[in-house]
Amino acid sequence: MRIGVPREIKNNENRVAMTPAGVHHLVEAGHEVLIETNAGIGSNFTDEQYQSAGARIVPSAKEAWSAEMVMKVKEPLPEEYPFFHEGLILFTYLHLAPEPELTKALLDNKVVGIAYETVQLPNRSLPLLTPMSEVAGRMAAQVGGQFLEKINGGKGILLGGIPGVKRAKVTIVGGGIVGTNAAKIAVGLGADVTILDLNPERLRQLDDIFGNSINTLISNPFNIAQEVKESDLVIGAVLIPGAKAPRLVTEDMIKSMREGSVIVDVAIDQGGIFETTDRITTHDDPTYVKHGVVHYAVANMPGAVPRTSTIGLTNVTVPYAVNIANKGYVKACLDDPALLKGVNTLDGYVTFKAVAEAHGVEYKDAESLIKQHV
Ligand SMILES: NC(=O)C1=CN([C@@H]2O[C@H](COP(=O)(O)OP(=O)(O)OC[C@H]3O[C@@H](n4cnc5c(N)ncnc54)[C@H](O)[C@@H]3O)[C@@H](O)[C@H]2O)C=CC1
Ligand SMILES: CC(=O)C(=O)O
Repeated sequence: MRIGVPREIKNNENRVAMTPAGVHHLVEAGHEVLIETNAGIGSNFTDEQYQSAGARIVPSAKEAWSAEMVMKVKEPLPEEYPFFHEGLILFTYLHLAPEPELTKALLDNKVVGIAYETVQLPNRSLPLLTPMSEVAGRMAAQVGGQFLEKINGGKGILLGGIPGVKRAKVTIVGGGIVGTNAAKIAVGLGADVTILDLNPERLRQLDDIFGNSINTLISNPFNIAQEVKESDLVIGAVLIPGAKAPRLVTEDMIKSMREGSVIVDVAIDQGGIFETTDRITTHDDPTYVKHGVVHYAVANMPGAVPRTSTIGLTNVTVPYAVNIANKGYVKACLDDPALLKGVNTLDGYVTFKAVAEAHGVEYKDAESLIKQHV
């Protein structure tokens, strides 16, 4: 199979969908890899390194997109929609629930859209989301601390306090991968951390991991309102796979926070959990202030640490890509129920229920559709 890797074009997105090691793996398996020139530069991978690993460097995005399978990091931007064509296998983060135009473009062009974020193992874990959630969770505590600084618009407090001065109160809504990793860093920096989750079993696991260094609370509107009001930093880390994020923190709750408090809405890539994060921000201009509260809503947080993130991401995506390239997407998906769950669009239909519900369009079962291609 011919696999194309275009350069990422989102604001400050310096990750790339393939390392030279990934190219080597695919080429050894008998495939051809086209890398758009300079696609890896932001992650410190040069064209020469890709060439030595067996890739062909192509001068334009158009050529990289002409492949049978395109691997990317972020969801395509409107400038990339004209490259879509019937039967193209697009393997990337898609986050379709909050993206009606992208969904329509994929359906109109009958693209086989396989979303990293909905590939799901039988134990319900999300193997192609996990490493980026680890990065974003760790960053959430860091950037939260940074924007609490007065010079960055915050109330001017240090997460860990000092002897004789209170530490910051950090509330994390959602105790999955992002939430756990945010807690690791926030606890490490000395903050007073509370995690809310809907799942009592998850709260038990968090209690086992962190012991008395965090507080756990069951997530409901009453508890969220009480914690948010008292918090210096609130991190949004909820996910219902494939679906639009629930708006758990209302505008009134935000109004109850003290001036200069900070929210970091990591779940913004699925629409965000704060009623007041009504827009996605960028690494160039990452925050805005609403009701006196600093809002950070960057949808590609790992793009800021591209070397770590590119290697972490491709460690998990490349084995799936090799499988798709070796077997074709039909057999690869039918052989692997985890990969099948990644199929969000096929033959002009939405094949992921939560995405179809988000857009009010017809849902078709991916397995039945794929079997028609056998
Ligand atoms: N902005 C960015 O750059 C990035 C964003 N993300 C996003 O972060 C979000 C979280 O991802 P993960 O931690 O990997 O997901 P996860 O599935 O590991 O964790 C989500 C947690 O939310 C909990 N939850 C569900 N409903 C809840 C509710 N009503 N109240 C409280 N908790 C609830 C679940 O029980 C689960 O523990 C996702 O939207 C993901 O796409 C991930 C990486 C980068
Ligand atoms: C998960 C995601 O959207 C990201 O890593 O940018």
